[in-house]
Amino acid sequence: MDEATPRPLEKIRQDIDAIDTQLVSLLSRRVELAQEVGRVKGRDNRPYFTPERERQIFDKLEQTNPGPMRAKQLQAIFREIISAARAAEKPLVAAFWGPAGTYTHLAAIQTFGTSTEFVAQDGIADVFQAIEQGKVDYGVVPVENALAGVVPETLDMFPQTNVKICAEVYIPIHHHLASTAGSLDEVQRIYAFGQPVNQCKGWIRSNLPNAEIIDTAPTARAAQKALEDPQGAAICNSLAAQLVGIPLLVEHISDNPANRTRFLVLGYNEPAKTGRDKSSVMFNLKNKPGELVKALSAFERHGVNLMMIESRPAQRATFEYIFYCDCAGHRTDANLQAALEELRENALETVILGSYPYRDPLDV
Ligand SMILES: O=C(O)C(=O)C[C@]1(C(=O)O)C=C[C@@H](O)C=C1
Repeated sequence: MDEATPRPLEKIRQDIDAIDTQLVSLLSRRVELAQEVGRVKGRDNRPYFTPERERQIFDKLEQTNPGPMRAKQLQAIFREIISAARAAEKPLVAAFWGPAGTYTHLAAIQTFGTSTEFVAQDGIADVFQAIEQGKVDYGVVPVENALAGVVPETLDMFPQTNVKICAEVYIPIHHHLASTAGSLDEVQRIYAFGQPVNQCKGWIRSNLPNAEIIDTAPTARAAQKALEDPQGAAICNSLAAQLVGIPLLVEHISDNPANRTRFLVLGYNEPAKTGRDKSSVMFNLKNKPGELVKALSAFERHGVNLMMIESRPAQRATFEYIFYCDCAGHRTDANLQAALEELRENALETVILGSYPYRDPLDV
């Protein structure tokens, strides 16, 4: 068909209607099939959220997408289709570090889609406890920011609970200035807390050098404060602004627009190997010279790529440390198994926190 001479509107819309009818019947059939999968899972006591299968679906979509729809758009649609299918198998409940509108809330929606029941928790520790006490099926917590580094509250919870990691997700950190003020000249106060202020300090210095900064955490609460103050503004994300009902006065005020945060999805699943996986391990060592080098050389000897290593004080006030590392591969991979076996011989205690599908931090 000649692109310059489109058909009459009515005709095109008839075709769209026919496609929508087919889509609805195909989607219904897809949900029925998921329910059948759900019955198998219920019988065999297998998890309803299977990130390794979802990753396979998303990879296939990318390979078969003929366009003109963009990969991200197709992914967003399928995230919701899978979310609805999963909910039809078994309604799942996921906790996140709240209140509503935090970046962690965004990460939870990004992982589970909106056909999931989300419950906000006051703190990171509460998310771990809600899972351990069986109040929720999964939980989402931040673990590291590309600029600010690790979130110690999250790492410190692993030795205190038996909660495991079953997926990871990266969320771009896009800070906006939300305010009911008509212009920047009217803004006298900024409600925000340490990290967002730090990440926008260049912009604040150039645009609102005289504004008073009122420490308010988290960003969703800052948005609420700004709504109540006609001369106030908040640094927040678009979800918080939308939930609170405050307009964005200036969008994208972060000094580094590529900033992002990595979140962990916690639960008791043990996702199967996908071929592109990551594993998280926690260990502690004897307080003797060379122990850390010995421990880490196990990874090198078996060709396992170490992606992150972090130490945290063991919560005993004895200057002993717990090491956390992320490495490439799945716990069932032969080279990772060999490296972990060797690590176990050297370490006092070694705990695998989970193997889960690897996500490209730059692909958000
Ligand atoms: O294949 C499965 O394991 C399903 O439960 C089906 C399905 C889907 O809708 O495709 C739904 C939820 C899972 O997390 C993965 C996939």
